[in-house]
Amino acid sequence: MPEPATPSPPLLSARSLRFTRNDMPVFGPLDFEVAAGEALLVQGDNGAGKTTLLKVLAGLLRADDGDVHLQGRPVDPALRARVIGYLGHLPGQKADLSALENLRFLCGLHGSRPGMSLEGAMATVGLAGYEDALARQMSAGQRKRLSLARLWLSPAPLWLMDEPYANLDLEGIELVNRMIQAHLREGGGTMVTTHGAYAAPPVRTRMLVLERPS
Ligand SMILES: Nc1ncnc2c1ncn2[C@@H]1O[C@H](COP(=O)(O)OP(=O)(O)OP(=O)(O)O)[C@@H](O)[C@H]1O
Repeated sequence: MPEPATPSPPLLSARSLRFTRNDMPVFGPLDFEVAAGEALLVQGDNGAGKTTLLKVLAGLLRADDGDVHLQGRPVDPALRARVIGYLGHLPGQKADLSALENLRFLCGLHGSRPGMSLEGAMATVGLAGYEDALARQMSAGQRKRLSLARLWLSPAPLWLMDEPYANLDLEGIELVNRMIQAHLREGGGTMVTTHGAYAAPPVRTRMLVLERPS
């Protein structure tokens, strides 16, 4: 008889994850997983800790307690860099570089998906023609689209998306949803923070609701 297939581990699993700031609890302890092909919606009121949670997972802040595994292995910086693509609140672009130079710089640092061109990614996010625009001269929504182009180019399977819909027009919101759908179809996963004011991506979702500690 053939051996039953071993299920692959989730892209991310967190156990008893807790973060405090100045002895004040911000979130946790939290237990959650993100499987391939799945979106985890992180919901909560202003100040509930959504951004902080994504920063902890992206390695920008250190948790007080808990374990994080990526693809079944305990997280370390190299694994994190390979598995996680982070779309933060701030655009994370160099203001005096052009849109294309920013993409080239970031792909040089973090790598990119084979066979995908920077210009093609710009067109995908609706920025064709803005290749030479300086980041500081772009609108907030255009800079968000540039960050989305970077994520689209990333080879990382797990996208951490902090307020991906913020600053985007309706077409931009649909763009985010299409990107998430395509990413999940290819076996990726994502965590998406949202206040719930925007439409959730039309994909298989689970919810993680954060509440402000009392
Ligand atoms: N750099 C900081 N220094 C001190 N406190 C901070 C800092 N950043 C966030 N906080 C506090 O941590 C808590 C969680 O903030 P966080 O930004 O994670 O919330 P959020 O759920 O993402 O909120 P929002 O929906 O408003 O974006 C808040 O009480 C906030 O005031």
